[in-house]
Amino acid sequence: MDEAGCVLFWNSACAELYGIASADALGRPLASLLAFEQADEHAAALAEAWRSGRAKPARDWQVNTASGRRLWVNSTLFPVAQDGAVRQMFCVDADITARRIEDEALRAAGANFRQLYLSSADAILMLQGERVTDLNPAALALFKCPQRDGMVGHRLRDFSTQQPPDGEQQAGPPGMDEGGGSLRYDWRFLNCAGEAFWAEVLMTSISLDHGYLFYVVVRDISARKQAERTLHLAAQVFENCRDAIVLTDRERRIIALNRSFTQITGYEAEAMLGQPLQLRRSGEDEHDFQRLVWQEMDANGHWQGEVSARRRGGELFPGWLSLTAIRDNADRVSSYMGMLSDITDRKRDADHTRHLAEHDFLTDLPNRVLLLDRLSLALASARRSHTMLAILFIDLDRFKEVNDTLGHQVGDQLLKEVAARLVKCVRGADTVSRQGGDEFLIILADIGGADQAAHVAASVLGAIAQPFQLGPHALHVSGSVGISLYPEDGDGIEQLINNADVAMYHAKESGRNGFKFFNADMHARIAEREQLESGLRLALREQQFELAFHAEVDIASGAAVGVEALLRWRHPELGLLRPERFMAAAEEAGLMVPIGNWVLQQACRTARRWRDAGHSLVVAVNLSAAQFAQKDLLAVVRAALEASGLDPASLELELTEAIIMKGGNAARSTLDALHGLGVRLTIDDFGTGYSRLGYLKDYPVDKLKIDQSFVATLDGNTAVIGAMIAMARSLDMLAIAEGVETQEQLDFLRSAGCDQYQGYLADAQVQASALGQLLAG
Ligand SMILES: Nc1nc2c(ncn2[C@@H]2O[C@H](COP(=O)(O)OP(=O)(O)OP(=O)(O)O)[C@@H](O)[C@H]2O)c(=O)[nH]1
Repeated sequence: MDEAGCVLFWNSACAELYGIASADALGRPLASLLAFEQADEHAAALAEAWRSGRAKPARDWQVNTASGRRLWVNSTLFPVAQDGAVRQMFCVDADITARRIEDEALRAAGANFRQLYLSSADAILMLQGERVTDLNPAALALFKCPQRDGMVGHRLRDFSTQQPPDGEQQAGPPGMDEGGGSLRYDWRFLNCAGEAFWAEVLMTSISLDHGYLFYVVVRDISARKQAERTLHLAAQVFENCRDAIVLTDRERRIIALNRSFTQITGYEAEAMLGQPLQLRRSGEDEHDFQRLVWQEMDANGHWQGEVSARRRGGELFPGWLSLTAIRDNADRVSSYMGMLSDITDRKRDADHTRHLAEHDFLTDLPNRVLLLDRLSLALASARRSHTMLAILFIDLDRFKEVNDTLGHQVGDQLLKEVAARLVKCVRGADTVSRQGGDEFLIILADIGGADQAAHVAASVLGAIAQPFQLGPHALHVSGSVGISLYPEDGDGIEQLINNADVAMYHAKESGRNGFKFFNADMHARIAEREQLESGLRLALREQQFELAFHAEVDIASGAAVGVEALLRWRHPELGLLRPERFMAAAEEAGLMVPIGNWVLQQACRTARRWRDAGHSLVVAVNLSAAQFAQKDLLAVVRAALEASGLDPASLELELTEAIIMKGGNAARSTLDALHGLGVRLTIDDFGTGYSRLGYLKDYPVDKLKIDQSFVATLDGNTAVIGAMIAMARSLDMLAIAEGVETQEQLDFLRSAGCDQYQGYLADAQVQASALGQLLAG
């Protein structure tokens, strides 16, 4: 170019580069041929080269050619001087368009990659050697690292959870050699907050100009690991579960089973895979049962219940099956899971527990719980079929005495034997139960009539009356039975049982060893009895009792020698009551001892008062069985004597033979002790009891009181009375006859050698005397 910028020389390379022929270029200003993108700068560079005369270092220019091409050229300006002045400018241009485009592309790619790196959701770290040189925001977030410094310069192993016991860092996550391609592994890291997390690490080695760099992508896989662990656990549970587990496909064919399945049933997986799942329950049709189960499965996706499962040997066993439908992501049933537990033992235990709960431990008979259950069933059936049923309430008579005299164990043994006998008295459909104590209850289902119930009651009594041989003891026992009938005596369970109980009570009252049918009057009598009992308690508290005295007269002299104290109850509404009216109630209410003790004390006090008034009379007091059995009887008698100051010889205690016999061996020593006090002893009601005369002579008895029944029927009994008097004499005892009402009776007694008498005649005789007035109060 010349100084004006016009082209002086244009070689073929220029023609090719710019697409302008040499002829078109020569003589024309370069600026008119090529449009430089930075035209001013280019003009300035040219001007500078002219001015300085020094070559301009090469520089890239972007040029637009006349043909519309856009080129990058690397241009160097060489000023050519002549005679010290620059005459021409030599311009060498090299086409660098391709390289610049490549550079541009590379620059753009770099920027993109950086963008990718910064915004990646994956944590990316750059490592040089072992140390972190750079990391993206996702990595900072993943490692919960607030600042880059927290990680840059550190090693990945510094964030490993695996710490050896001595605190030294163990081999951390695997590293890799430079140029080693890539490496993938899972590792458990510890973030900067001290929390552990699972990550998948992808490490790639990148070769750079100045060395190697590791490009590490870290992805949080805690959720996946958790899922894997859950799966692993599920697999372990499946395999180690004690219950048999079976999986089926949608068509209910077995696709898997666990170890317990094999252990419980004996079937190996190979034999079962592909087999249809079969369900059965004992006592039910297999098809009906399966239909029922799968219907419920379809409706609820779940079924559980008892099934009967089969072992390989063919043995059936009770199992508890829990079936569950398993659904896929689309909520379609994909398979079924069945869990089966062997409940043989549990059922056996449950049966045993149930048996215990429903049976009496001693006799193994149904207890009240089971009885009520059976009775409600029997009643329902009787109502439906309009049939009768009977309830027999059985109570042993005086069972307490067996316990008291022979001990509880013999009592228990007796109850067992009675239970066994009762069972034999009834049909299989009937129920015999023990209610507790010595009470048994029998339900006679579907009886033809009351006579059938009476028949069973009689055979029950007959069975109980047979002697029991319990070890060395031969026992004679009786029972009392009350009967209630459905529908006559009630249509509810409680009512029928209560009425049978009431009837039994009346059987007891009527002398025991018998049976009674319930009737409505019985309730009234029971109510009266209950009233009597509470009245008696009140009578004791409010001193409504008093004594009546009956004279005992010496036959030879005609003189009153003593009196018998007899209890009376001045009832506020019913007037003066004799003991026959209320003694049974007193016995039932357990009031015999306090009432008897009151009589004793009162009699002693009265006798002492009479003695002070000049009448020395022996006062006779009746002792009840309950009093005689009291351990403190002696102390009570002594206290009564001391409190009243009565001479013991003025007190006579009357006991029946039965009371003495019942007292067993202890009776003898009690009598001796009483006798030792100086008190006189009389056998009351003589002739009516056991009359084990052989024993009588060994007892310290002073007097025999001949029962009034003999005197009342004197004609037929003269010989008996004579024998009794003779016996008394031979035993060195006095004889006294009671219930003497006529002179003939008295005359006979006198002729028979009887010592004393009492009764209407005796009372009449003393009535007029001073003593009579005293006795009348
Ligand atoms: N051996 C034994 N005795 C029991 C058992 N349960 C209760 N008893 C006793 O049985 C007796 C029941 O007596 P009751 O029925 O009230 O009276 P009883 O002596 O039979 O007289 P009555 O029924 O009036 O004829 C009580 O003494 C209880 O202590 C038991 O399991 N074994």
